[in-house]
Amino acid sequence: MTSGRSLIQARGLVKRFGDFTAVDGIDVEVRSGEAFGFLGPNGAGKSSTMRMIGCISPPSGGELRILDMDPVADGPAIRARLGVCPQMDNLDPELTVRENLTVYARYFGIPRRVAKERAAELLDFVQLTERADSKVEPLSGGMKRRLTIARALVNDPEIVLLDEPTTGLDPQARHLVWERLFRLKQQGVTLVLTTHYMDEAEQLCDRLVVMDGGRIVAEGSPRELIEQHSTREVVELRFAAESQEPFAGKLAGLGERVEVLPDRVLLYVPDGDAAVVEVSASGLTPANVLVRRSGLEDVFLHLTGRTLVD
Ligand SMILES: Nc1ncnc2c1ncn2[C@@H]1O[C@H](COP(=O)(O)OP(=O)(O)OP(=O)(O)O)[C@@H](O)[C@H]1O
Repeated sequence: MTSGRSLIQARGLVKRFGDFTAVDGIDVEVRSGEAFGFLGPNGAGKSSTMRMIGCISPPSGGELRILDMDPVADGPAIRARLGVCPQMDNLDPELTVRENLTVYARYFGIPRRVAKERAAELLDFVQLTERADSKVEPLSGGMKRRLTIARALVNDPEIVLLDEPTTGLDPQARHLVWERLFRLKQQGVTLVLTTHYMDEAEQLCDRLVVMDGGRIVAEGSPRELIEQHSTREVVELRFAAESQEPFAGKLAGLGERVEVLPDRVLLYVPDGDAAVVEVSASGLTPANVLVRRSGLEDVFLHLTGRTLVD
């Protein structure tokens, strides 16, 4: 859903740290009910942008409006309507799982009885009811992340900010987090997230911006980005040789584009199987061949010449 009212608007937004420009004049609009993503490698400026949206870091330049308010002048009023899930879990290890929610609720002035009910609902939502009276420390990484998400929901926020929600989690824990976030989206909560995982962006985001070096290099839905910046299919070819480079030249005429990675060559084509036949006919003998659909990783590689995760 992308037709909701505009909740966040950034125009020429800048964040500087001394002489260094971490966010270099970005334009972003997030609408009600959508899941909006910032996709980019480490250091792209995603967290710096999220911290400005979360009203904990003032912009160095440009305009930023959140829920029709100014993050510098109206920080507390905006924060009351946001949920924030930071990159590093900062749960209180002295408290139990349940207390991490009820104590946090008090910061928002939520009465004790209401906070208790809300904590019970949220623990159910993130499937931690059985661990309600446990301390935080023995929880797995995935459980801690789910508790942090529950804590971000304590004040029934209109927008939830998630900075790399599944970084460091194993595949099963990631899927559980994705599933809960998807459920939130279905409930109409607006999600704003950062990620350097293309599969996460593809799974969760209705719209996203691709960031690199503090700038936005592309914007759209995952499907639009792939259609605009890549071909339908990709043939991955591994050659048994010290360098893949010499093979790239020979493949160039067989596709729309060729990218060379240290261990393989990527051939961008509309039809992968047809391209594989042409590769064989040209006399090349790769040790390994894989045909797959294009993804956001290919978009990023095309736009920046680099892979997302080093
Ligand atoms: N407080 C700070 N002081 C100085 N430089 C900073 C500060 N915070 C971030 N930076 C720098 O700004 C750049 C962007 O960092 P940022 O954390 O926004 O990137 P990111 O895309 O979120 O990457 P990551 O995934 O590593 O968090 C990096 O080069 C970082 O070193």
